[in-house]
Amino acid sequence: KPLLGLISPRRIPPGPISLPFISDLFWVRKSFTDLEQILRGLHAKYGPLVTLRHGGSSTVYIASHSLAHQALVQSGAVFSDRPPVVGIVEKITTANQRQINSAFYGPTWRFLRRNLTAEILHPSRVKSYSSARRWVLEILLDRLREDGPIRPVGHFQYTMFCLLVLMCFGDRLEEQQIRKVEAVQRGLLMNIWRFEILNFWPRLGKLLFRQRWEDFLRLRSNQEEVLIQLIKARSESRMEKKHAEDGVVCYVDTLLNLELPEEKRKLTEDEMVSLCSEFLNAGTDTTSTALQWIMANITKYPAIQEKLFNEIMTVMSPDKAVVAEEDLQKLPYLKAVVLEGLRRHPPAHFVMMRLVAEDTELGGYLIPRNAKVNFMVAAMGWDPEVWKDPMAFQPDRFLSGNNGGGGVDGFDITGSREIKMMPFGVGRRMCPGYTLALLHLEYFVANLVWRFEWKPVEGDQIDLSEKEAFTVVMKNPLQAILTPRANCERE
Ligand code: HEM
Repeated sequence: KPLLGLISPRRIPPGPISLPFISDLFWVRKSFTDLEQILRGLHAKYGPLVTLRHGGSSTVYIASHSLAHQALVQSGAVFSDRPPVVGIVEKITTANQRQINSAFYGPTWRFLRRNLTAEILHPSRVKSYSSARRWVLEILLDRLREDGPIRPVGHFQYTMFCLLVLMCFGDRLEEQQIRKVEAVQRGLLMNIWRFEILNFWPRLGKLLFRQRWEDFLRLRSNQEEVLIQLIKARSESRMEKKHAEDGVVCYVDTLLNLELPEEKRKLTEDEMVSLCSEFLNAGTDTTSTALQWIMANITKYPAIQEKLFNEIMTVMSPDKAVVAEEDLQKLPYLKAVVLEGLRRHPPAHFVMMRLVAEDTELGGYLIPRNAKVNFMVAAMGWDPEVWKDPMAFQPDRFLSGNNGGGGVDGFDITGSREIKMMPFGVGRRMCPGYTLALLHLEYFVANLVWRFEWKPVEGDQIDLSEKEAFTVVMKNPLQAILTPRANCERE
């Protein structure tokens, strides 16, 4: 807290000189990858806190683990708000930012987040989706049974999507219906960069880029049409009590029950579309991206694959065709492989923008009220001060406690004691889906290695370069030869 303005810092974190409008123009055509590279240079020059103007406003970027802990954990309430959204994001999140990720830090955010965590992500509810996971695993294994080189990423995306659609809408939809939902979701997601310009100067952008604004409105209206149909179908089947047949509560069921406490009203269809869309996007692309990175490393490094396979063998018996969820607890090396994948290749290289609630001190600087703040997620996982040989893929670092990992069971991915890496963010706005994501990754990686031997296509070194899409993906998607394992021949 500032003390009579005498000992409180007056200086905001340093950064390059920037001029409104001119600097904004410079950033219009720059991607997050460019931003990350520029920030790397700025942090080397100015230290762990850097102020940079882009996207029409200034943001403080934090690269230090201990300052991130100080901000997100020790001063959690001050660093948990989100900035107001404009342009297309405003339309996507509906009036008053009614998505969990963009909601202002306050009662509505708390209420919506609690609904998700208590109703859908609670361990007992997650367990109730285990037959759904088994079902999509079979779909995935089926699709991977192909001769010759295979590019698995599309299959990863599709199966992860099926799983989230099921958790969202309940019924096992036909492939055609799932494809329809996937098309409207991806239509928006894949064009998000094209529409980004509409967020820079929302009013001017609508006039100057009229066609893009219209394209955006068309995609959003397609999305509403498809998702509202599914929400209505679920609502009607609830009334007829048809859903009791499968006995599984889905996200839409919980949304239909909700009543916003402050406004004392039910959610509108529009708001439900936004929340369902958030649920599908948040859980699909992030997880399938991480899965692809992990499988790429497993394919590239046969010794890691063999060690993992041998570990899985210890929990398998002749009567088991797949690695069961209960067995995942007994596989520390599997956990280490997944954690190493998230450290080395976090799907998100930044967290979602935070807004500071009051003037505060951090690292000797003033972070003023309403300043935007973000954190260098990837850089923290690659910091040689914390991780030995950080660019190498070495799952053992999580087992031995050497190389920065600290032991797989004791490793605290929530960062509440200490931050070493933060692929899911940290603090009050940390990803609420992190345990579900870890379960999905462990389950699919274990079964993919148990059922197939993964080998690179001859002459292919497996390129681990990155490219920015909705998440940070493989620039050259993984291609591999999959040979069914002899242990699975009875199938
Ligand atoms: C590997 C998979 C995943 C990764 C890497 C990931 C990463 C992240 C990150 C970095 C954030 C921002 C946190 C912050 O601002 O500090 C976030 C937020 C969020 N994630 Fe995830 N996520 C994953 C999976 C999931 C899943 C499976 C769900 C739900 C089904 C989910 C739902 C959300 C939601 C609702 C938020 C917004 C939280 C809030 O603002 O309160 N995520 N995630």
